[in-house]
Amino acid sequence: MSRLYARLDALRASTQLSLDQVLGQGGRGGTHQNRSERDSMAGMHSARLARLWAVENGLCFGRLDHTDQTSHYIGRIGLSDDRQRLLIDWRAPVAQPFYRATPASPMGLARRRHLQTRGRRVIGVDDDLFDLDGLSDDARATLNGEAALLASLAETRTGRMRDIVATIQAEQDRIIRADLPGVLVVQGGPGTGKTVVALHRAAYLLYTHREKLDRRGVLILGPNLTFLRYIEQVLPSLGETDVLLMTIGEMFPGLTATLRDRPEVAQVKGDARMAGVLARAVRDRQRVPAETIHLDLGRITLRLDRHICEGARSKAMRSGRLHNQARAVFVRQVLNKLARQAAKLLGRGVIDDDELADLREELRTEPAVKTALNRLWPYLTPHQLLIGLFTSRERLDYAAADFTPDERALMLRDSPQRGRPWYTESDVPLLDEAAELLGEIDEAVLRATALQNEEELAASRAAEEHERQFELTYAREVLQLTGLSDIIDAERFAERHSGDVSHLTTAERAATDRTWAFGHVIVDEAQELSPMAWRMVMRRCPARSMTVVGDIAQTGSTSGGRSWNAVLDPYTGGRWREERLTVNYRTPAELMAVAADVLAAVDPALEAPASVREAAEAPWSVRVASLAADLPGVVAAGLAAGTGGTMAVLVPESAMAELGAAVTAGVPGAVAGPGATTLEAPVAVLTVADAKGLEFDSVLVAAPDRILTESVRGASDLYVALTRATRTLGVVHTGPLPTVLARLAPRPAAP
Ligand SMILES: Nc1ncnc2c1ncn2[C@@H]1O[C@H](COP(=O)(O)OP(=O)(O)OP(=O)(O)O)[C@@H](O)[C@H]1O
Repeated sequence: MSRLYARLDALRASTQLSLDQVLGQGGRGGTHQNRSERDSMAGMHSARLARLWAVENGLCFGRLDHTDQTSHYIGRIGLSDDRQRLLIDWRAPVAQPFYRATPASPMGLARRRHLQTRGRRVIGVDDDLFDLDGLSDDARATLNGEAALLASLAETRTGRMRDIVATIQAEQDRIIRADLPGVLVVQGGPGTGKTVVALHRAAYLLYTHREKLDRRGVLILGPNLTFLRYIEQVLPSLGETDVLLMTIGEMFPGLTATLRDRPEVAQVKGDARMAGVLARAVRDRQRVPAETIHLDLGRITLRLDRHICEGARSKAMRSGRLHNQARAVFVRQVLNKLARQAAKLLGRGVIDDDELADLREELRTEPAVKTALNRLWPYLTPHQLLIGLFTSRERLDYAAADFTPDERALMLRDSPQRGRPWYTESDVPLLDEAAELLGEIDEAVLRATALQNEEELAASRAAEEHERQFELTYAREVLQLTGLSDIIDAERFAERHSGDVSHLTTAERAATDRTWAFGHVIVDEAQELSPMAWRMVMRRCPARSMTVVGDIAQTGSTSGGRSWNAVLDPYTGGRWREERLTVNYRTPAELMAVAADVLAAVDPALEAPASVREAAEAPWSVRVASLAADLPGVVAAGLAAGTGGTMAVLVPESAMAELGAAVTAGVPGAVAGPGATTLEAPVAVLTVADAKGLEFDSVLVAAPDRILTESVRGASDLYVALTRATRTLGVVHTGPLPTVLARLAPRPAAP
């Protein structure tokens, strides 16, 4: 161990030296190209340094002793010195037996050793011996590194997901190391490690296909910002920092939509038919006037009639260009007709092409002509199209004629108000779709025509700020690593480099580019995505190299998937493969038995995953007179009885405000709703939707009857709620306990 850490220290020192040297040249100016090269060298060295620091804990966690007497140490990164390989990266093919070897198929191993470390010291070893004959069947079936695994699972949760690099199980390893191309679905019940496996797969793919993925990047989509915070430390702890983590609400650059529509509204907006609605909404803005428009130009008056507009419109539509580009065709056609009319009225008779062009350009700048053209075929941004559609009953009636009047009414909204967020998460795929239909508008046109409305200005300001933050973070990191932060101020350092994107990482560039095509996309909680969201995600991954992670039984969103076939076939022609995870590493067996009864109510054909652990305390229920009055007491008692760690109180959406307020008022340190402190708080009150993908040591589920009946996917929601706990589960109810929870015992009396 000491040899490995000595090598790590030496590498850190030499990388630091290289970085210092590069930055030492910083003050001497040089050409733009020199600066750019320097920046990218500095970026490379600092990324490497960050990677070397990230692996300090658990640098080496295993050893493989082969039957041919050779040995390999397995760790977070590969290390070698002049003479030999000291440590094998866990992702290298040589490391594979560490995760896959079984007594039945030892893969050339005599022994696999799991090392438990604290700091730089080994504090325990756990061996799997493979060269013993006559092992019992039970022993053959044991989990890989059982002691190490169970020790890791029993640890108190910190509110942040940790990597599992030392205890990856064989069924998980197969998924992590699956080939890059194609769409791989990872289906598995709660707690089977889908998320953590997907993150390790990202690290593995970056290691194995570094060149390709460094260029195109890897995108990981998660269900909400709290979830992203929950998982954000896993990849850096595996030495990978250049991966983009996002929610659907962030996928349109410049916007972070966190508002959530009511389920029935989200369902309508997520419906695949919305693609047709937006296409019609665009066509609706390509107008033919009902009556002739008279253009008063002073000396003459021109007639812009239906006939001229129809001709110009069909030519523009036939051009095959998108709306904003086809506008040029429409405008030219109309101006040609008007120019000929003008020539006639001015008594110029037949005119040649040059004269026609001159007249056209003159007319183009006439205010009356400009106004008419803008009414008939306006430049449109995605924001304008969507706001224009959702705030107008007439436009909705036309564009969404396929929807029922009730469905259209669900989409109708008030105009945006200054300073108030307007967009919801389900608007983001619609904005993206609109952008695809409209095409870009020239920057110069945008500025000249002052097209941007309030919303858009706010959006572009946000995009600029986003970019500035990247610059600042980068600058701060570099300055901190080099110890130069006292000398150069991060703001100035960032300013010097702004405008030059060569030093930005792939993930940073991809984040601000709506049309970026990723090398690989991982979608977590994929069952929640609506058909419109899938369209957007698929556009970001034309190569269809994807890992789709989820559990159909946990679908809470009414527009979410009911089967992977229905979700993926339209984009893959049925060519996707599925891997299943079957072991639950989170929820103890007694808790899972309760959840399994609820799963049977979702669909009797579904099978709950098998748990690897047992609970110290049986799950219980308690009936109270009033949730608002009594829940804080139950929470406080749970905290007093517990052994630390994290606790969540999961409540129905409709009771969130009331119960959140009650618990935060009655329990010190409690927080309500998703926010920056959710993961660190000793108690968090959350809706089931906000707890998706998260886990806590203790969970209290309040008002299960309301969770069940509040949504058409109520049983799935209750199933999710019951499977969030790693240790204890309590259910607090006022009316009779729902029959699906009959297995719960009454809460034991306090000692
Ligand atoms: N091989 C392993 N070694 C140690 N811990 C593991 C292993 N596999 C999974 N875990 C742990 O089990 C817990 C559940 O994992 P994860 O959140 O990835 O499950 P999931 O399938 O995404 O669950 P859900 O569908 O409920 O969100 C996590 O704490 C994870 O670290």
